Amino acid sequence: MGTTDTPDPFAIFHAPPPNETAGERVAREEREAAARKVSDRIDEELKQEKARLKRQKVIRVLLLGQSESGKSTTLKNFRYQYARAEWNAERSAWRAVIQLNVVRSVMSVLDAVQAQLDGVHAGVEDGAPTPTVLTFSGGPDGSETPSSPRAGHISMASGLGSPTVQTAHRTSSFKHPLASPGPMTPTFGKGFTTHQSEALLQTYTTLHDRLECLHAVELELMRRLGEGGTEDYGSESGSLLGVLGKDDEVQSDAADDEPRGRDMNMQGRNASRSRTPVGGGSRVRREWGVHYLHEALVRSASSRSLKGKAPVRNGSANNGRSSQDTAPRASGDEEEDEPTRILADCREAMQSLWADEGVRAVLKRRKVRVEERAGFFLDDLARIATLDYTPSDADVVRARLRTLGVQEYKLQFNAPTGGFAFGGIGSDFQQDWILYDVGGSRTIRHAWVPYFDNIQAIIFPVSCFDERLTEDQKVNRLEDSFLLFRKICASKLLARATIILFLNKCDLLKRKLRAGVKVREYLPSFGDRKNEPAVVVKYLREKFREVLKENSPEQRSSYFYATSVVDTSATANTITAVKDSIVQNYLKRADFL
Ligand SMILES: Nc1nc2c(ncn2[C@@H]2O[C@H](COP(=O)(O)OP(=O)(O)OP(=O)(O)O)[C@@H](O)[C@H]2O)c(=O)[nH]1
Ligand SMILES: [Mg+2]
Repeated sequence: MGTTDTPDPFAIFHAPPPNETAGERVAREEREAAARKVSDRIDEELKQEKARLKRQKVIRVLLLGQSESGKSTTLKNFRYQYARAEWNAERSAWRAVIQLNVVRSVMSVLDAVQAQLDGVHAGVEDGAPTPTVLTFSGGPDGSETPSSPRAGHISMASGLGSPTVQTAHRTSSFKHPLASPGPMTPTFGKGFTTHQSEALLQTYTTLHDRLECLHAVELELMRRLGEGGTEDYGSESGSLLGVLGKDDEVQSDAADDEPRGRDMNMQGRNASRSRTPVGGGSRVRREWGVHYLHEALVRSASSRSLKGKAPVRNGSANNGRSSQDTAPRASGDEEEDEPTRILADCREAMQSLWADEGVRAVLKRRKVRVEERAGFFLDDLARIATLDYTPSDADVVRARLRTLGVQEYKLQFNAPTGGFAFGGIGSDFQQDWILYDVGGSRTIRHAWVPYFDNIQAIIFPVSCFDERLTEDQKVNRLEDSFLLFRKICASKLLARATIILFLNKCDLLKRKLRAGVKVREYLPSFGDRKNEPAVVVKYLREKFREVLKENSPEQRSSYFYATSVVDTSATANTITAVKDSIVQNYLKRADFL
């Protein structure tokens, strides 16, 4: 059936009146022309307004969560995908961070062996997984909410995690293996025969002497990287309290949303913004006493001689290095970059330590799982401990640099060249995003609140169920995350923000379950469910969903993803989906759709 024969049912409304005179026709056409003009003007105004909104409106996304949950790593995925030029420009500067990560891992191994030698019980060190049990108790409405069996450990009523006295994560001490007042005949204790103990002691003493110089490397790299290079969670100088002052400290309960707190902090925020305009790179607020990440990275690439600290074996500093290692670098900076040279020199010793069966037995015995800790690179020493090492993309993603304060990153999504086009928006679509990456340790959480205003979305990564907070070894990570998540959901300032939860570190979850770790030992309410990754993820998702539902002041969009954000290719689709849903919700709010 041809459609052209069908009369247009609306044509009658546009048809001139029957028996229209010539004068009436002129008048009608004038009226119609005027109406068309008005309509065109309104259309143009709307178009301009839309363009203005598109130009000026910025999507603000906040990455929140506890320390080491994966906020900065999630951000790296965004930058890797959408700011590749900047990513590449920063690449070499990450070398110092990775070197520091390597040194810290080596020291953890040495510390564990030393502790075993000293007869220190396993469990004193971090990483020893005495279960901290997370229980769910019935809420007033019968729902399960997390509660701590150790009342008082987490007092969310007093803040998003009020500053607490922390266990400082010290830099490793290097004492001689036999210097400690240990047993007369050194022994590695039960499970080690005398012969094994002697062999281990021999290895350890040799490697200890050989690797002692790493202490100087650690100090130098920390100096270059600034406060982010420390893992000292106890210092309030890094907690921003010194600048905001105790009186200004933002209370997070009902007071989270109090105008006083907000005004005070918005002043700080605007003041800082005027001095540190967003754009191009990473920014940290200077007035809070922390450095620009970018500056720290650049500084890390600068030189400082560690003369006299380099190990000399058999009378030659080059002994044991390949010709590739000893060849002068094109820039002539080999001499300048002492940490790199020393690490290259220590490569074999570090490899021997990590490969030693006795050392592995001690680590196993003490349940020190270095390979599950932040910034683990000991399997890559052959590649990393070299003079010409340049970090790969995967290295940069996995590098651990603690975030202090709040860092702002600007991303711009263009269509079509920027790789982003949102359905129906058109090819002129351009969107500025500011992502705020915050330090997640408890001492600095109060500094988040000024950023809660006008936030489009929150990405909240959650990490493992069986670990404890670095800054407070008594507190289970999952427990802390639940309480924090509840607090964030309940914040009135964040009531309209889209919540995106990443159940992160699924790779570690899988590895732990494969190794026989039982979820119910940490989470009794998990009960007799199958101890399998998919079941655990589903269970946790339900729990977080309940928290979100019960604590959201308004209905809002939420998304849950199981992630392993160290894997950029596996995370690429998630990042795209997250971005699209954030934009979609933004457009809905801005009435574009
Ligand atoms: N295996 C594994 N490691 C991860 C994953 N996500 C993050 N990590 C590692 O965990 C460590 C901590 O991650 P970050 O992104 O620095 O954590 P953060 O939340 O920014 O921590 P703060 O800056 O202290 O608040 C890093 O060494 C990451 O490489 C993951 O999905 N799997
Ligand atoms: Mg971080």
